[in-house]
Amino acid sequence: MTTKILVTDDISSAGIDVLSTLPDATVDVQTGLSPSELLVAIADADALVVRSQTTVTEQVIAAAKRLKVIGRAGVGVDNIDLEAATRRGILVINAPDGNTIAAAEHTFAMMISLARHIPAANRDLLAGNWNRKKWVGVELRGKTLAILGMGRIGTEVAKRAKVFGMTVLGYDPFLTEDRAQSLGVQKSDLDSAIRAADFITVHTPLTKETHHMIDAGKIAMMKEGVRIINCARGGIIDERALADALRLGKVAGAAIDVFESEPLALDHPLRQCENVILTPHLGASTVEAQENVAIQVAEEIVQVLRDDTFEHAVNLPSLSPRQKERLAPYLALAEQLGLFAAQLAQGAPSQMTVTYAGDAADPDGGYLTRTVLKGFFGFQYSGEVNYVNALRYAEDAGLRVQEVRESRGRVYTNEISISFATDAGSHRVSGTLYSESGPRIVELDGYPIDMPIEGILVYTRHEDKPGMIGRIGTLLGDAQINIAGMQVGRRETGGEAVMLLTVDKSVPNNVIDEIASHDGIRMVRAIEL
Ligand SMILES: NC(=O)c1ccc[n+]([C@@H]2O[C@H](COP(=O)([O-])OP(=O)(O)OC[C@H]3O[C@@H](n4cnc5c(N)ncnc54)[C@H](O)[C@@H]3O)[C@@H](O)[C@H]2O)c1
Ligand SMILES: O=C(O)CC[C@@H](O)C(=O)O
Repeated sequence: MTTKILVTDDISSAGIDVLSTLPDATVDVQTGLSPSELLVAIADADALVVRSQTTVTEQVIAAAKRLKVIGRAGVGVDNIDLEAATRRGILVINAPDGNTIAAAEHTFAMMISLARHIPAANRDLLAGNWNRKKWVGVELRGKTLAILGMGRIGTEVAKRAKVFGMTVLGYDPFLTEDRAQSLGVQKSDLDSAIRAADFITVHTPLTKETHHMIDAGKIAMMKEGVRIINCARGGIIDERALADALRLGKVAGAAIDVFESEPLALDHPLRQCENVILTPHLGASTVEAQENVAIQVAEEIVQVLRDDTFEHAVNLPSLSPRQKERLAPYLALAEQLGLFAAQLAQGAPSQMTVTYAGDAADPDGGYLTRTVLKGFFGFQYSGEVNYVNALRYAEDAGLRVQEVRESRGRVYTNEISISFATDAGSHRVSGTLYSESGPRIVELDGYPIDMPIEGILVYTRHEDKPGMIGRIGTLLGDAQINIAGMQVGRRETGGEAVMLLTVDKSVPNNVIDEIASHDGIRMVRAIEL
């Protein structure tokens, strides 16, 4: 089947060229779609590429029957229902740094334009006036700039402000003292920063915490005549409170590129204010930035559709190339153990502990645990569970998952163990990765075992007494099921023993029931990997 890549916003042709390199793919560019047209166009798309105009709602995601990836040619993904995409296992990727310089330069253009009344003076002159006295501005040198959000763009704004001779205060929970010092920025809390600033610029994402981070209360704390810039996201500043403060002169000027609702309504109060500069979400609108983000996102989409590695997933932990390389061999072990655990469970556990020991214990952003859960829930929901939505399946099932990392394995140089309890009992299954023979199961419910973790298995726990192994073998033989391998274990003579058999074909339920009803059998499971 041909792969369909749907592009619903204007992206640079350089990105379309990259998408077109994917064999057997059609690139379907349809911009300006109405919501109902989008629902039709998305139905058979494998990938969707958007900028900020297309709103990817839960409804759009539900209408997409084949969608694997949504690519955002830019940074902010607030026009995409991330939760709905994650639940459906749809990867969301962005292009986080392609437009950083464009947005930082736009912010600076806004700040200088505010300081020197450039748009207003321009309008006035074009209207036939020559008002040199009316448009006296202020210098940036010696002024204090508060930067709220010291990520990629905030940092670039800070560097430029330093060159202009400004004192820069940075507010960001993730800004370390060392990094602030190396940038020549004073690390500050929010209130101190906005109280001291002559200019305030916001560079955070829009989140529950940053929504109306600047509201009437915060504006009241600011200096008289402060100037405010927002080239990040509409909603970080309360637009109505800002418009009131502009009218009252508390805020001397505001330069706003992004709005709570875009396009900006004709009757929006900011349109009525004289001392504002408004641009229609142009922060990323440079030729260079649009080429960068389009190429970046297109390359990633091609990688995803080729099942190759990608870098900028928003709803998956990001791993360095070294981490990815190190992790790759453990993925099969983790997924097989998860699948094994699901068939061992027979009932829903409410708690699972996954222990990584020795070489398997390096930090991986939770990737291997997602893999375990992909195996665990994949047993029940087959093709629907992937790395993106595996945690959501656990949440929905009320399964609390805990990770434990131990520097040394108990026996092996690398070990992954899954422990859980259900109403039917507690279980623990451990595996290791041998460089020569791949993933193996090495412990089952506390008994040492050594078998490849693959194929069709029959697991029994039974009384350790003569004839048990023979009887189980006979029952399987009567059902024409050939035994290919066997491991047995026990702790003490006459106590409980375990047996793990590999068999050549699936064991029907009636045979399992027959084994289970046999005197001395405490538990039996058929496990297919
Ligand atoms: N106007 C445009 O066209 C345009 C272009 C590019 C980016 N953007 C927007 O600019 C913003 C910043 O982009 P970026 O690339 O610098 O992102 P980034 O992820 O590199 O930086 C965001 C920073 O905000 C900080 N932050 C998060 N919550 C915070 C809070 N409550 N208080 C203080 N700081 C907080 C984070 O720690 C991070 O350092 C985003 O909203 C992005 O969507 C707009
Ligand atoms: O697509 C655009 O031009 C806007 C991009 C910008 O808002 C972003 O978050 O990257």
